Amino acid sequence: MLLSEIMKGLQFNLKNGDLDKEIKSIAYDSREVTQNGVFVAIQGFTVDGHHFIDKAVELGASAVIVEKDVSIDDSVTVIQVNDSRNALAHISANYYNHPTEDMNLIGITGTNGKTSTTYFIKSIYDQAQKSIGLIGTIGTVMNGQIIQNKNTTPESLNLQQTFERMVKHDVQNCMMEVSSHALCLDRVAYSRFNTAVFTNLTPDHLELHNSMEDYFNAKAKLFEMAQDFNIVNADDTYGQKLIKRVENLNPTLITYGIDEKADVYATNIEYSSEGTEYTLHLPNGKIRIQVNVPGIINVYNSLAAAACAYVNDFSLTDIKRGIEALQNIKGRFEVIYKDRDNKVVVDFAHTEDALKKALTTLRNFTKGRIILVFGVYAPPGDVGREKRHAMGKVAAQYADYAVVTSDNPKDQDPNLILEEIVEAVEEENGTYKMVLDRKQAIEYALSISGKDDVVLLAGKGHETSQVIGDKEIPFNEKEIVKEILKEKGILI
Ligand SMILES: CC(=O)N[C@H]1[C@@H](OP(=O)(O)OP(=O)(O)OC[C@H]2O[C@@H](n3ccc(=O)[nH]c3=O)[C@H](O)[C@@H]2O)O[C@H](CO)[C@@H](O)[C@@H]1O[C@H](C)C(=O)N[C@@H](C)C(=O)N[C@H](CCC(=O)O)C(=O)O
Ligand SMILES: Nc1ncnc2c1ncn2[C@@H]1O[C@H](COP(=O)(O)OP(=O)(O)OP(=O)(O)O)[C@@H](O)[C@H]1O
Ligand SMILES: N[C@H](CCC[C@H](N)C(=O)O)C(=O)O
Ligand SMILES: [Mg+2]
Repeated sequence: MLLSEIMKGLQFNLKNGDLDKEIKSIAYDSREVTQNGVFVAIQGFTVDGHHFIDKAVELGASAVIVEKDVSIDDSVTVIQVNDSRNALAHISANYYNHPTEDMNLIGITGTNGKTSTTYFIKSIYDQAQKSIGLIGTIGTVMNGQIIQNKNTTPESLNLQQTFERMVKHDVQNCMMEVSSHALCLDRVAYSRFNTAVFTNLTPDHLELHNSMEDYFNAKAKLFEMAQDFNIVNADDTYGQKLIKRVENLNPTLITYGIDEKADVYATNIEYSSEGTEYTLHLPNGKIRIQVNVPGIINVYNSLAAAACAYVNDFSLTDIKRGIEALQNIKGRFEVIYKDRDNKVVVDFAHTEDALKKALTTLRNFTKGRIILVFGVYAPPGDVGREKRHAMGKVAAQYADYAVVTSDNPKDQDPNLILEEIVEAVEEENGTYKMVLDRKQAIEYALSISGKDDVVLLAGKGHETSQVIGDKEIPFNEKEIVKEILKEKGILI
């Protein structure tokens, strides 16, 4: 595509060269530049992309998009913009011919429940034999194939490329998780959403957002982007704020909930360890349904999915069939071992609210003790400390015993993380043991688990590696539990 076409609609300052050249690729990472490509230099959180312009030119970049003044070879076109991340999203949408205009795009945001809800929606589409692509934490799923993503919401360039592939493969519907990072960093800019869904908002990512208010404003952006429907959880405090903000916008507002008045709601809820039965009410009727993943949180997730399916013209019976067909969600309340007396559950709870919800859900179905194995990744400083304290407190209050260990310590001091969690566990008089190594922590938890106890491994869910420092080490909790139980002679 001609550089002039790629730049169409974007405000810029041409600093050097011209736009009359054929461009073969776009890259925001100098290491991925190819011959006759455009390199977009981004000032990141860690390094400044402008430092890699020479490298990009060496690899064949014939144009660069920058925010700062740079001096390079005269043959390279230099385009200056105000915001490189926004420019990247803009030119990516142009380069891939605005694929979201040719599809039905559903975006879901909120602190917890995004991945779970997308799997309910996917199941409804699958059962009705309608194609749907999915982009989120577990990966991108299209035509039965799954590809892992670095982020829950990929960078704009990768995202637009994925949308284009979906359109080419006749996948007309796409359901994606939209993180607050994505909304702040313009990963979804220039994507056209038909429907936006809001799950809930509780403290998380406050290292990026200065306050809950900022965090809320970031999430709310999605609801100003959607064209047709805004679907909001009416039982959530921030959901109520969102309702007030969007009720007079053009898209139709559909609310869901259990306690507050809502368009889509549940009554006569009956919980069991295997799942939940409830009567689903939609504006056009009601039906009794069974949800096979436990807890009130999955009543909410399935209600969000039902509301979404309703606005996309699915019938009550199609919605029921889809929700009931979903047997489990990878790494979300996944029972990875069970015998008459014992259970080991893996769950992706990695925020204060999710951990509380996971523990209270299990409590209802546990005769014995809940032994929790968990850690926390949180950034340095006060924000991180607060998250570690909050999760430590929840562990002490809602579990019977906590084995405090590492999640993905990443660039943080793993010992300090544990110490800060334990400060809070002690303040709440919780019983605990610190075991730095997560495999040993799991071994310990299994060794103390007795009749009727449940061991909950929280935080890593579907993940298959652990990030310690700059090393990514294979770490599959399902396999590790199997290995330990085999060594103990419990499994053969
Ligand atoms: C904090 C954050 O969001 N970071 C994202 C950001 O990275 P960054 O700004 O640190 O990038 P950087 O390393 O400073 O590099 C700056 C620029 O120089 C380029 N570069 C770098 C090195 C080089 O040799 N050459 C080069 O050109 C980089 O490609 C980049 O364009 O831009 C990168 C490229 O898009 C992202 O992959 C990266 O996500 C990192 C991996 C991350 O951990 N993000 C998390 C916090 C995140 O986004 N999470 C949300 C989920 C939240 C939730 O679900 O609750 C998500 O959507 O995944
Ligand atoms: N509706 C909900 N409300 C509160 N907690 C939930 C809800 N649904 C799931 N959870 C808890 O949060 C954890 C993460 O769920 P899920 O992966 O669906 O959320 P997510 O929003 O996609 O998270 P992430 O931000 O990491 O992508 C679950 O393992 C469960 O413990
Ligand atoms: N999407 C989440 C993943 C966290 C997973 C947890 N295991 C951790 O490393 O903290 C996030 O970016 O916050
Ligand atoms: Mg997710």
